Amino acid sequence: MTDLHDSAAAGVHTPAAAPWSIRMRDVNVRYPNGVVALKDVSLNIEAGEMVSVVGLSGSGKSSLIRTINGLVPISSGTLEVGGRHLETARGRELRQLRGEIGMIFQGFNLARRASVLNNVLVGRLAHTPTWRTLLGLYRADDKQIAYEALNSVGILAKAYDRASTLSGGQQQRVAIARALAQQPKLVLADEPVASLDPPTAHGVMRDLRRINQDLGITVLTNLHLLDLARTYGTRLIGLRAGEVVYDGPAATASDAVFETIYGRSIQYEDVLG
Ligand SMILES: Nc1ncnc2c1ncn2[C@@H]1O[C@H](COP(=O)(O)OP(=O)(O)OP(=O)(O)O)[C@@H](O)[C@H]1O
Repeated sequence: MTDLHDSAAAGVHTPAAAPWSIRMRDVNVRYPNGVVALKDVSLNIEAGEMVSVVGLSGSGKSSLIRTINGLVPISSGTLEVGGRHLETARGRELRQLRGEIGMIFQGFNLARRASVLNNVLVGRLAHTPTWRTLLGLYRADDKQIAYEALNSVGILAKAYDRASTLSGGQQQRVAIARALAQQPKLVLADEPVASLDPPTAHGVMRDLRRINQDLGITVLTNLHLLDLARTYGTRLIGLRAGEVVYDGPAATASDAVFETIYGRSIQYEDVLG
């Protein structure tokens, strides 16, 4: 196999044709139990941005991500993702939309007993006819895309290993490869490094940054650690009790900005190091 790190023509290495923007206007999200997770959130995230969303536990970060991919309905306001209105999207339209959004979770969400390759091929499902999926017949092209995705995060050699035998950092890379195999227009990462040690966490964040910089894909990452948010985001959005309390450049956000977002002084555990 050729070195796909340098291959511009290969499937997952081709810049996203038209990365997606996100437009939220006065969005409120209220869960059935009455908890208001997002309050009057208005945000314009442009195609190709690398956004860190920061806030304490319970501030609404996961709700924001689950709202953007249509898992949580908005209670009021308007939400456009990739030009599609989510407040009216249903069924098939919603599934198609999710097929274009790569999701990365803290807990990796892999099929642990399946091979690494089969986990990555899941990223091709939205592009695969149902009958092929049911028969486990992936096209050669799909396999090629999966191999390329694994190569681009440096774990191609693990393709035939069972996912459960990999380290946490390697499993998160499998999840990133699965997202890449979708050839996504948008990647949403929910606390992707919260269960990883510091060097591994930086490695995974560098992979996400590369997806953004090399492929131009819009990336939105929920983080609770201020140094990661500053280092890897170009834009910082601070959430506190469901409200946007900061929206500006990440690199120059002062400690005072983070104290506003957290609603308290900075503590040891707010920094990965
Ligand atoms: N499915 C749900 N039903 C009811 N309330 C929910 C639900 N999911 C989240 N919440 C509540 O909504 C608020 C925001 O939670 P959310 O998980 O979005 O915050 P977060 O910043 O991602 O925190 P964490 O990192 O702890 O998940 C919290 O008060 C939480 O208890």
